[in-house]
Amino acid sequence: MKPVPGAASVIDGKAAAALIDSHVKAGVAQLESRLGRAPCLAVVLVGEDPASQVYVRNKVKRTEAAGMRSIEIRRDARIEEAELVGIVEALNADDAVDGILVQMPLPGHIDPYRVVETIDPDKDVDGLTATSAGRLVQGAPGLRPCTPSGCVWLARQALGELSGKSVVVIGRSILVGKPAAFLFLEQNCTVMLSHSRTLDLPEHCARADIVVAAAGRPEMVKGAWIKEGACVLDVGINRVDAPEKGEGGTKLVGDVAYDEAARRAGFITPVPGGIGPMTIAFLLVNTLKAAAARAGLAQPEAIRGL
Ligand SMILES: NC(=O)C1=CN([C@@H]2O[C@H](COP(=O)(O)OP(=O)(O)OC[C@H]3O[C@@H](n4cnc5c(N)ncnc54)[C@H](OP(=O)(O)O)[C@@H]3O)[C@@H](O)[C@H]2O)C=CC1
Ligand SMILES: Nc1nc(=O)c2c([nH]1)NC[C@@H]1CN(c3ccc(C(=O)N[C@@H](CCC(=O)O)C(=O)O)cc3)C=[N+]21
Repeated sequence: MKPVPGAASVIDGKAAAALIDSHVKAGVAQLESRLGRAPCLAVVLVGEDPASQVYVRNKVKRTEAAGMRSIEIRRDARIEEAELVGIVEALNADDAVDGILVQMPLPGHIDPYRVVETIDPDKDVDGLTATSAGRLVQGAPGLRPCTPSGCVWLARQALGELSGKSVVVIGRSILVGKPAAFLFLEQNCTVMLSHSRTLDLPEHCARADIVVAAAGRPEMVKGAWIKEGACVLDVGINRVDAPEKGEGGTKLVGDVAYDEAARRAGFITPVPGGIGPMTIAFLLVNTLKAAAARAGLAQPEAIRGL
């Protein structure tokens, strides 16, 4: 059974992502002749995590549909750190590669910082390197992390001008929570960045115009925490048991108890079909931006403002 939303408008992340994909496709067409080749995204996937496989498959499909080249490098989870670093170095050195994404998490024996810091910041379409993070904090131009970019974009669609809005971000990871806080700050929001040691999270949420849930805890954010009319952005992707789907059945849920929250929120993103598709859309945007910047060309008209 589909969740039944109450008062909230359900934000259609899939439709928003399709619109952005179409801008990217137009931008690729504008750039390609001057570039002399298609922009290219390389994805490195280590191990067999099933959720990662789905994500990588979707990425490859949409990269190609936008007219870009996609390189997919898969390695066994037992790969040594030095070999993985070598793969990233080879992608750095390949002038025809514009974007490099190393899928997280990496197996425990590999230091993710060492691998990420190997990525050429000009090709860092995930915005994960210290250079990209530093540029974000300084407000300098650079590649911004995709998932938080998707959050800001959908919040602007829902609420319009964000200046002065109060935002609670739940989770402080380098990939999602921290950059989300800085991107909303850049929109002149007042931001509270919370984490597992935060006290009184429900009270903080109750004052928030925007809640970004990125804790990786299934249905942790309860409906009663949400201020009437707030915009709830659910980043969480959690696969949980669904006995109603029969023996061994599973389903995806977010970090928000959707049905409850939808009764109080003004706007809410579903899982799936919310933030997830937007992450890939901004990955394509970043790849196109990186391709133009690396070639010393202006950003294609079609993606200005994205
Ligand atoms: N939709 C999308 O495109 C994407 C979805 N995801 C999903 O988003 C979720 C978060 O991902 P990611 O940021 O990588 O996760 P991490 O596991 O790296 O970080 C989780 C963060 O949540 C905090 N946290 C954990 N439990 C609580 C709690 N009870 N109350 C408050 N904060 C808590 C942790 O706090 P502390 O630091 O104190 O440990 C940590 O900062 C996952 O479900 C992931 O699958 C991730 C990336 C993209
Ligand atoms: N370096 C790195 N960068 C990332 O951005 C990154 C990562 N590592 N590791 C894993 C997480 C997770 N993530 C998702 C992105 C899109 C969907 C997505 O498209 N979800 C769809 C489909 C979900 C489904 O049906 O399986 C949806 O929510 O509708 C999901 C998850 C990016 N991550």
